[in-house]
Amino acid sequence: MTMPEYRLLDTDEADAPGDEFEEIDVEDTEADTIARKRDREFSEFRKRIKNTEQFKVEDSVFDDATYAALYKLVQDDYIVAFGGPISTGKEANVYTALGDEDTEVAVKVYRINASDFTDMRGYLDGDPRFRGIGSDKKKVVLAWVRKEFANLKRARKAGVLVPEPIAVERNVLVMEYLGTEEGRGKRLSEVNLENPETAYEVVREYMRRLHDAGLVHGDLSEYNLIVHGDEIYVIDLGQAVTVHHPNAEEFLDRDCENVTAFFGRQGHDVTADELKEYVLDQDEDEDVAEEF
Ligand SMILES: Nc1ncnc2c1ncn2[C@@H]1O[C@H](COP(=O)(O)OP(=O)(O)OP(=O)(O)O)[C@@H](O)[C@H]1O
Repeated sequence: MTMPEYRLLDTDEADAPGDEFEEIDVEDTEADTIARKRDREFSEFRKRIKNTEQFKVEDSVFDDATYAALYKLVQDDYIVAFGGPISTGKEANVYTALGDEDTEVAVKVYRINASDFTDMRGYLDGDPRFRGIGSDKKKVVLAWVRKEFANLKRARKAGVLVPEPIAVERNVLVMEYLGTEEGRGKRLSEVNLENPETAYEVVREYMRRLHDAGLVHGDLSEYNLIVHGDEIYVIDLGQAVTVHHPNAEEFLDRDCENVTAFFGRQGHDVTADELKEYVLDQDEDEDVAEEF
């Protein structure tokens, strides 16, 4: 596969880093109320969706409140029809769906029960947006989903290409689909990079912009970088923490290690220290090529 031109977004709207993150409401959502009411219409929806091929397999892991969240998203026209699964992971499954105005969307459904709760807590503790969240497992997972939504918004605003967040309902996140009718966009690990130097410049600039906007991805690697159209996109921002998080530097170091190790294997030798220096240097001119 040839690597086409990469383009970076403008950073005009980028916010200064700081503590000014919006408080995220993690109280019960309308979907929980719907789950409790369980009216006839909802029962029919649940029966219908449970019988579709792609959800049959999920029968044991999707709880009623998840069906209620999906139902709410359908009612609100964020989802018009469900497609197939793109990925079935330990903590979440990602599906394609038809969204409003016939656009394809990606629907990420987190599992409340299977999620690695202890791991999630480590990322939420120390994040000013989640002060006082407590230790209720359901609340932690719901906060995680809202965090991913908020992080996607913040990253976009900072000029980092990420899937556009469209809606969040309980443990379900709807976002822009990266891919074509032929399938999901490929991960960097799956493509044959013709020009790793330029791809690296884009990724390091994304890391710097994220950091300038007060975020560290925390799980950045060739598996969470997706080629879509002519661009590279960053995904999976659920675990991204603010720069004030006590482990932010450790996460940044790990991201730098992963990214440089990958590009090293592509024949572009760069060190994690160089990358970190670039990410943290806010005064340096943005010398990344806008087009290449
Ligand atoms: N918006 C999207 N458009 C297209 N594909 C997507 C999108 N979001 C996720 N994917 C696909 O689904 C996979 C899993 O997504 P993601 O990494 O967000 O979930 P995860 O549960 O954290 O996965 P993992 O446990 O593998 O890290 C991605 O590797 C990617 O291939």
